[in-house]
Amino acid sequence: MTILSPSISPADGPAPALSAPPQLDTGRGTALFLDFDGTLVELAEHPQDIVVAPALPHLLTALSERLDGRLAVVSGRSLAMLDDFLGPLPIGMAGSHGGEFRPAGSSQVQPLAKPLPPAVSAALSSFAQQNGGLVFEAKPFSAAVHYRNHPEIAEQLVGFATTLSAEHGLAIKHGKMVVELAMPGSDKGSAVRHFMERAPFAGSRPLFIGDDVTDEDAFAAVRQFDGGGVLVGAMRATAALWRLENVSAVHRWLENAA
Ligand SMILES: O=P(O)(O)OC[C@H]1O[C@H](O[C@H]2O[C@H](CO)[C@@H](O)[C@H](O)[C@H]2O)[C@H](O)[C@@H](O)[C@@H]1O
Repeated sequence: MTILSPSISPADGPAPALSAPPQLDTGRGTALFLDFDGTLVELAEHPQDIVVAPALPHLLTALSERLDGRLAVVSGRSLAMLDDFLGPLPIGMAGSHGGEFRPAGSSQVQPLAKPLPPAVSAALSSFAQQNGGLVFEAKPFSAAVHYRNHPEIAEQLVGFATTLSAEHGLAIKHGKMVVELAMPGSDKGSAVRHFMERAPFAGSRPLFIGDDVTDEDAFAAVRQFDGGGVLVGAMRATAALWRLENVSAVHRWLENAA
């Protein structure tokens, strides 16, 4: 498979419109990185309410085998949550926006970030409680407040989180109806690079499929390895080279390769 479309080179910048990626060639040194929410599963009102397609765990395992282990899920979720939803799969995973790393076949989670100061988590949690029951999500290396059930509080929440991040020198991540704080230095791009520096990923050409703005770090990272990103969803300014319309299209594309 030719990973980079002949008509688009990484130096060209974002394309005005993106076509679907070519079919995955599992036999020619390709690596595949997959975002979770909005890419492998449809978004839901509450983080716990997502529905994992029954065939998805087997599909990911089979594809990882076809790629000789060069497949990983790279998510903003904690690895514990991913394990709850997918089961303990024998595939590589990075969680908490690059804060946690686990190679395929290992049960040991390797931290790639420093933990958030407890005072920051506590402040976000109190803000969530005091503002109409926003959903607070604690993770090992970050903390998130979801405003999907109260979009009218978004501006206030962003202001609060921005002030906290400045006071503590933190990274702020804006996702889909969610604001997250983490220690600086790790993101989905650093997670991809961590995989790519190690067997069995080293030397391969990576694809990253994701829907969120936080996936842009990974789209940029895969370009450094002569690969490309696949944006899921509506067109926007992006470093991705290709686009798939929605979660169903991602599943069809993966199934064609398995
Ligand atoms: O990197 P991802 O795997 O895409 O994870 C990003 C965040 O996903 C989750 O929140 C998002 O999905 C929820 C369920 O559909 C939705 O309710 C929420 O509004 C979305 O922002 C997850 O809860 C976060 O921890 C992840 O960072």
